[in-house]
Amino acid sequence: MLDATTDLKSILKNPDLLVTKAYVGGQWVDGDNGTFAVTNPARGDVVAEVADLSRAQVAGAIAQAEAAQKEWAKLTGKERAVILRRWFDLMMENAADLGKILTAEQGKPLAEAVGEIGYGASFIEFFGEEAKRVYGETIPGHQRDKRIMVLKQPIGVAASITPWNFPNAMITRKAGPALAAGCAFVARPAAETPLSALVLGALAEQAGIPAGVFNVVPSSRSSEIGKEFCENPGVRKLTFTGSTEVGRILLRQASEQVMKCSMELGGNAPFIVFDDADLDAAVEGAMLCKFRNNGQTCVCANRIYVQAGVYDAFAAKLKAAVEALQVGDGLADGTTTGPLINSDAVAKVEEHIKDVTDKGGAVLTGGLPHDLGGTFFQPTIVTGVTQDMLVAQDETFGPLAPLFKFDDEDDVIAMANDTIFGLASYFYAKDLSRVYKVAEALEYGIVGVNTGIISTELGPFGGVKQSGLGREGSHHGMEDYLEMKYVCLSV
Ligand SMILES: NC(=O)C1=CN([C@@H]2O[C@H](COP(=O)(O)OP(=O)(O)OC[C@H]3O[C@@H](n4cnc5c(N)ncnc54)[C@H](OP(=O)(O)O)[C@@H]3O)[C@@H](O)[C@H]2O)C=CC1
Ligand SMILES: O=C(O)[C@H](O)CS(=O)(=O)O
Repeated sequence: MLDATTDLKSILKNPDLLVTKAYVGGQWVDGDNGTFAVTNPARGDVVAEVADLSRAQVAGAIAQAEAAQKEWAKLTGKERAVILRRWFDLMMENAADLGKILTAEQGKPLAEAVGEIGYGASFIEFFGEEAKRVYGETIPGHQRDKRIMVLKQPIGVAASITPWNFPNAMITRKAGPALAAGCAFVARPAAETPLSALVLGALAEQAGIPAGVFNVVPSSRSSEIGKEFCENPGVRKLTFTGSTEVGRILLRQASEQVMKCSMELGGNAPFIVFDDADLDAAVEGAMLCKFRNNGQTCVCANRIYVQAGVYDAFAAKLKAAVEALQVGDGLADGTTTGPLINSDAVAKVEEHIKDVTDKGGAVLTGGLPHDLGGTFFQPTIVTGVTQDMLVAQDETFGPLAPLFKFDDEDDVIAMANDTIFGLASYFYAKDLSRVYKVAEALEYGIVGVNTGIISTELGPFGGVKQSGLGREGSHHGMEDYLEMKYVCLSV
C-alpha cells in the first residue's frame, strides 16, 4: 500500500515504468506549462507531477506523427504485426506494475486494474494480427475495358481523447487498430490518469515502435488540446471516449474540417430480470455489471428492472451480495470496491439517491458516504424507483443499484428504450422466444443475454442514438482507421 512514507516507485518491480515526461517523436519532453499533479483518489495525496504540454507542443507532436506515419505505412502489415506483438508481450510481462500505477491514479482494486491491463493488451494482440488482414477487393468492370479495384489505406494521423475510468484500455482499444492499419497516433489522456498512458509510451519505445508513430501528450487544458486536435489539418481522425456532452462539443469542432470521428459516449444501461430468470445468475450478473470499477463504467447497469413475481427474492439476494462488498484502498488486500474518482462523482450519487427518496423510493442498503471518508461511498440499493426519477434518465456513474418493479414484457421494453442513450443493455430470461423478441426490441448497440459482462476485444463495442458513433473491437474496429479508395482502371 501507499502511505505518507511509501511512494509509488518503491512498490514497483521496475520503477523506471513510472514516467512523468511527455512522449513526443520518440523523445521524453518537459511541458511548456510546467507540471500538473496526479492524485491518489484513495488517499488524496500526490502520486506524481506530470509534464503539462502546451497547445503548441501538441501541434509539434502532430507534425512529428505526420512525418512518421508515412514511413510506418510503408511497412507491410506483417512487419507492423511483429512490432505490435512485442508491445503486447511487454504489457503482459509488466502487468503487475502497470496495474499498481493504474490503481494509484484511478483507485480501482488492484485485481481489477491488472485485469484492465490484460483487457487493454488484448486489443494490441488482436489488432496486431488484423494488420495482416486489411483486404481490398476487385469488382467486375462496368465496361469491357474497365477494371475496378478497391484499396484500403490508412487514414493518416489519429488523435485520441480518453477518460479516467479505463486509463489503459480506452487508449489501446484505439491505438491497436490505428497502428495496425498504418496510422500514427497522438494520445491525450485524462488529466486524472496520465501515468497509465505514459507507461504505454515507454513500452512502445521498448517494443520498437518507430519515433513519432505513438505519442502521449498529457495536459491539464483539455479543451485547448481538443481544439488543436479538431483544427489541425494534420489530424485526419478523432477518436473519443467520454461523456455525450463532451462528445457533442468535439463533433461540433471537428465538423469544421469534416473530420472522421469515432465516439464512445455515455450510457444508461437497463438490466432486466424476468420471472423465468435464473435468479442466482441474475444477482451475480447484476453485481458484476453494476459494481465493476465502483459503477464507473459506461456499460454499468444504471437501471435494474425486476418482474413483480421475483422482485422481493431478487432484492433480498442482491442486498446480501452488496453488503458483502469490501470498500477500501485499491492497493489493500481484499478490497473489492475502491473510492470514486472525485468529490463531484460522490455528489452525483448523493443527488440521485436523494431524488429517489424525495419521490417516494427508499434505501434498502447503503446510501451514505463511507466511514473511510474522502470519496469512498457505501454500495447502495434503492427500491420503489420509477421512470420520473433522475436515475432513470441520467447516468449515475457510481455504486447505486436502483430497483424498478414491472409486470408486463412490452412495458419494460418501452421503459428500457425510453432514453437518449443506446450503448449497453442486459436481460436475464430462459424462454427462447422471449430472448429473441427482447434482444431484437432493445434499442442498444450491445445486448447482454444472461450475462452482465460483455467486454471483449472480439466484439464490436459501441452505441446507437446518443451513445456514440462507430465500433471498437472485432475486425469491424479496423474500418474506423482506414480509407476506402475506388480505382477505375482502363485496360
Ligand atoms: N462509451 C464509452 O465507452 C465510455 C463513456 N464514458 C462516459 O464519460 C463520462 C465519464 O467520464 P469523464 O472522463 O468524466 O467524461 P468527460 O467527457 O468529462 O471526459 C472525458 C475526456 O474528455 C476530456 N475533455 C473534457 N472536456 C473536454 C473538451 N471540451 N475538449 C476536449 N476534451 C475534453 C477530459 O479531460 P479531463 O478529464 O482532463 O478534463 C477527459 O480526458 C460518463 O458519462 C461515461 O458514461 C466514459 C468511459 C467510456
Ligand atoms: O470506459 C468504459 O466504460 C468502457 O468502455 C467499458 S468496457 O469496454 O471496459 O466494458
